[in-house]
Parts: sequence; C-alpha cells; structure tokens
Amino acid sequence: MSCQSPVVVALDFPTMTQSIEMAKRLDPSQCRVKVGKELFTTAGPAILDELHKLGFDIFLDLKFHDIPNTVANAVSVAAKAGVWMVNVHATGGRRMMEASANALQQLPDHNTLLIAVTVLTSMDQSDLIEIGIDATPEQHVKRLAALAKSSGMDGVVCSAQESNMLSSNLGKDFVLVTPGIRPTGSAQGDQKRIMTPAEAMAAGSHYLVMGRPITQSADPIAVLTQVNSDLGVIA
Ligand SMILES: O=c1ccn([C@@H]2O[C@H](COP(=O)(O)O)[C@@H](O)[C@H]2O)c(=O)[nH]1
Repeated sequence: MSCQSPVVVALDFPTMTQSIEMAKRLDPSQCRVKVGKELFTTAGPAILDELHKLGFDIFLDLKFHDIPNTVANAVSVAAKAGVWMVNVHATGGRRMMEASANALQQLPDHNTLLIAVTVLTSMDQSDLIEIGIDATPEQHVKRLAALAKSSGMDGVVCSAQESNMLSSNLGKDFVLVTPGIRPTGSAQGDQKRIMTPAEAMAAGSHYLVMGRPITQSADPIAVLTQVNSDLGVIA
C-alpha cells in the first residue's frame, strides 16, 4: 500500500501484543512504522512478519554498529526480511558503511533504504563534549553525513534542525530521517534537538519519526490525523 505521509510511527512497546494493538489502529496509507530495540528485543523477527501482514512499510531501527563483516551481514538479513529501511551508525566508519552498502548490492531486486545515524537527537553539545567531540552537533552531523553519503548510504538520521543545512550541502535526494519531532505543546522527554512536524518538513526532512507524541497520547489516531492534515497529506 502506498503511503503519502512522511510520518513514521515508532512502535516503542514492551510487548508484541501492545505494538500490534497500536498497529491495528493505524492505517498503512497514513503512516509507516518503526521497530526499534525495545520491540525487536521482546518480539524478534516475527514482529516484522506481523506488521508486513498488516500492510506497513517498516523502518528497522536497530542502529547496527560493529565490525564491517558483522554489520554487512546483519543489514543483508534485514533486507531479506523485506524491511523498507534499515540503519547503521555512521561512527562505525567508512569501511563498515561501504561493506553494508555492498552487501545490499549483492541481493537481487533489493529496495531497502540504508541510512546512517549521525548524532542522536537526544544529544546536545554538552553530551558531545563528554564523549570527546569538540564540535557543535551541527558540525559533527555535517561531517558524518558527508562521510555517510560518500560511503554509499541513501541518507541519514539527524535532527530536523540540521535538515536545511544537509539538504543544501548534500542534495535534496539524500534522504533525511528526523526523530525528535514534537508537535507544539507535546512533552520533549529526553529529546534535545527537536522541531515541530511543519518546521521539519519546511527544513527539508523527508521522514518524520514520531513515537510518544502519538503512541502515548490519549487519542493516537487524532494526533496522527492532525499532523497529516497540517502537512497537507490527504486521507
Ligand atoms: O537520533 C535518534 C535516532 C533514533 N531515535 C528513535 O526515534 C524514536 C523517537 O521517539 P519519541 O518518542 O518520538 O522521542 C525512538 O524510537 C528513538 O529510539 C531518536 O529518537 N533519535
């Protein structure tokens, strides 16, 4: 089913049952879904089959970060499972990203997007300083995104605060996946580099990852419908 919306709903739940209950309330023409570490750890690959049966495009957000051979093989397994998007950490370096991109090229007819995480949206400058990075988040994202592009990635995970800069530097086709999306008035939680859905799209984001503002709301469908409506996505 083709999805017109840029919204990717993060199904961050502790059980398969809860995530499937939420997915059944969602419509695959109105959003994609993201399976992250919590859900995948509890449910395993079976969750991918269940969400595919419901018609969803799946972003498998496991942020692989290991030696090139290990990550390339994991990316290959994810693509064979039919996920729409999978990601690795850009800080794994060029050889790890190139090995992953090459592994996908070996697969006949694969169309999985391969994305690299730059700087987590939960981090700000003080967090970077503590891990020995003497750069602003924007400077570090810029460097990692350029490395990701030249290593064969289809795009990056970044904050929407960096989307405008990356779109100008790396081109509008380089896919920008942006978590840390907060509609006006919603709780920031542990996110540091945030933007509203409309601001993020105006800045050049391609996909907006939204978890708690939708899944922890009293009326998740109303929130998603409002975001899509504000973005001009026709139901
Ligand atoms: O830099 C990153 C990379 C991934 N995430 C993931 O996105 C969602 C965001 O959930 P919210 O509840 O909307 O904060 C979550 O699954 C993270 O693991 C991210 O936030 N930042």
